[in-house]
Amino acid sequence: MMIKIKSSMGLEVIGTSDRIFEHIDEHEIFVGIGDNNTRQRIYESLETVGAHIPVLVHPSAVIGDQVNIGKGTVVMAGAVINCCTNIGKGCIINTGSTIDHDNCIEDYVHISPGVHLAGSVRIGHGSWLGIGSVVSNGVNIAKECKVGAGSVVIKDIIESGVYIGTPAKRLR
Ligand SMILES: CC(=O)SCCNC(=O)CCNC(=O)[C@H](O)C(C)(C)COP(=O)(O)OP(=O)(O)OC[C@H]1O[C@@H](n2cnc3c(N)ncnc32)[C@H](O)[C@@H]1OP(=O)(O)O
Repeated sequence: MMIKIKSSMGLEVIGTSDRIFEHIDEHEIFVGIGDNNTRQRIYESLETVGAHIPVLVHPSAVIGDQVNIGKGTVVMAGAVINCCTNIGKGCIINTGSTIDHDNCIEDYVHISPGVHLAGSVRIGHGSWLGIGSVVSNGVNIAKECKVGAGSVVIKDIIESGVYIGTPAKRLR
């Protein structure tokens, strides 16, 4: 049985996601889905039909000079992004994370709460950094990686996979 939700957090629910395309001329549309692959799939279908996709930045986030942020990316409360960093589209920069200078965060990455990235870090397309993980300066992480909660990455990760621990090692 399908339960019809009429409102959420004080906002009227106007339909399900499969009816989203009916609304692209009336509203900006933001994809608030945590799973990187699902977020990418829906984002791309919206992009194809010319939907207006905003960037969302919480007022308490601190964004430095010469920072570029792609459409469909959300920067949550207390996040700090330092100068000369590029962030792709459809990313989640989650609560209280810090991304230092000259980083390159590719599309559809999720930086979980409390992650710290040092200077000149590169995070590949679709990767997910678990809560409280740390990446040392100058380190590159390949596309579609998962880095476990609390892990510390001190060397480049060149193959997609799941990495855990301090220092981070490949789980699978
Ligand atoms: C607002 C939000 O909620 S944002 C989302 C925040 N959530 C997160 O950050 C979660 C991050 N996810 C993790 O850390 C997960 O444990 C993953 C993705 C790394 C691995 O998950 P799974 O594949 O399900 O691994 P699983 O739980 O089976 O563990 C496999 C082994 O790795 C170990 N392990 C798993 N995660 C970690 C970790 N973060 N650090 C150290 N060891 C770990 C387990 O203890 C287990 O070891 P064992 O075989 O010796 O018992």
